[in-house]
Amino acid sequence: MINVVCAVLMDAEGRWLCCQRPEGKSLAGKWEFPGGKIEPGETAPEALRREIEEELGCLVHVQQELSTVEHHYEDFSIRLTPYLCVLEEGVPVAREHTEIRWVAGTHLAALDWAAADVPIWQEVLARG
Ligand SMILES: Nc1nc2c([nH]c(=O)n2[C@@H]2O[C@H](COP(=O)(O)OP(=O)(O)OP(=O)(O)O)[C@@H](O)[C@H]2O)c(=O)[nH]1
Repeated sequence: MINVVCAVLMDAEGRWLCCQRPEGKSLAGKWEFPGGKIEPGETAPEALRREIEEELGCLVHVQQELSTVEHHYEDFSIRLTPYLCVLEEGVPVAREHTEIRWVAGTHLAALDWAAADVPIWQEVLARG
């Protein structure tokens, strides 16, 4: 089981930041919330701030923890904890993803998501 954190980030127009995984990595082409694995010695919010800075070149303030998802893919299992975040400095740019996109809630279901992420955007929508 790997422990992964991801950021749920909203823009001023109420759209959500969605990121497409690059070729050559697991789940290539699938959409995810940005983030990554927690390294030894890091708290979850520390890991998330680091990952977002590395991947998107901006700083986020990590706010509220949402519901953790456990998902078993064919070749690995993941414990994925999402956090609502706000932008603190800079704007997100795709340093590691194929594409990043701000998506309205009504259009989230249309993306080809990594399976573990589906309950996350469903919770976000249910919160209103
Ligand atoms: N960052 C992130 N990873 C996710 C999400 N959903 C999901 O299944 N994952 C999986 O969780 C793992 C997170 O790894 P990562 O982002 O730190 O690392 P990576 O792609 O460099 O690693 P990899 O080489 O193992 O694919 C990946 O296997 C990824 O496919 C998500 O929303 N955000």
